[in-house]
Amino acid sequence: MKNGQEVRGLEVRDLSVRYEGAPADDRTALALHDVHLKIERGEFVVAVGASGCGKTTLLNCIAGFTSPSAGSIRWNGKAVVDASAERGVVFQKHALLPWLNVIDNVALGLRLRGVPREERMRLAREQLLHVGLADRARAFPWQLSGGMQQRVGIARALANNADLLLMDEPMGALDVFTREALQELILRLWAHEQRTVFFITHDVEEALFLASRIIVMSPRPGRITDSLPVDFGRRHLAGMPAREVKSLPEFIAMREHLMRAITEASLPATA
Ligand SMILES: Nc1ncnc2c1ncn2[C@@H]1O[C@H](COP(=O)(O)OP(=O)(O)OP(=O)(O)O)[C@@H](O)[C@H]1O
Repeated sequence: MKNGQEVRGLEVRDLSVRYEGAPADDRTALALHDVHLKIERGEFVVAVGASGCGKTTLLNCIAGFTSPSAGSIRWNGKAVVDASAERGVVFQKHALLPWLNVIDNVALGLRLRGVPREERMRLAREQLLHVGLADRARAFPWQLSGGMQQRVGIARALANNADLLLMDEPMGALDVFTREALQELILRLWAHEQRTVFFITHDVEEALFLASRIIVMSPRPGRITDSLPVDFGRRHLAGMPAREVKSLPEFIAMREHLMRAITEASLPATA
């Protein structure tokens, strides 16, 4: 509580990360340097930037997997010190347990938290329905396509009641058609479930389609160089077909602007 009011959302302050072995006197060796980021509840923030600019490091700090060298992270006013079910991670590769069937994978976090079987099965079934996999509840991960496996990973984070979904290139390994279908699903889930999302992608079009705000990051040292509100996803949610949204002149202009911003931000500084 701050001034009697609950602080909602994510607050990253003065965050720096220097990995072990990086020279202590070299600012450019910082994976993250002085990063400030506020994410209001209900935002869909997408991070883009050249390889090595610290996107995954930032996500891992928010997840509680990596300890910062300096600075602080708070979720709903509470300091982030380790991993927690309220900040659910969806990995690039689904990370499902191969010996558990789909519904048991979705319910795993609930089981670990001691939720009774009937209740966890109910919650897991509800989320499988949301991701369109209710009829595959008894299948094993190896019997599913890559896109279905990713949907199980998303259902698992949702079933865990993660308020904040952290997604590190969750569609990176999928073909373009599966990817586009999953983008639409993620947008609908975000709108329906009213969760907060921090999402990493290398695909600028994907960022523009999904985000309510895009942050651009740049390397050496890793930092945030730009923050742009966008609303293309909302237009899709309001009924415009995805391909039509992605063909809008302002979408294309924004895509080119972002491509340039990322390229410029990743160029080595000249003396
Ligand atoms: N465990 C680690 N130990 C040492 N250095 C690391 C470690 N993890 C990342 N780094 C370094 O930190 C910097 C940021 O890496 P990070 O993976 O966060 O970037 P990224 O933007 O996610 O990259 P990519 O887009 O290629 O996934 C890079 O210079 C990387 O080499």
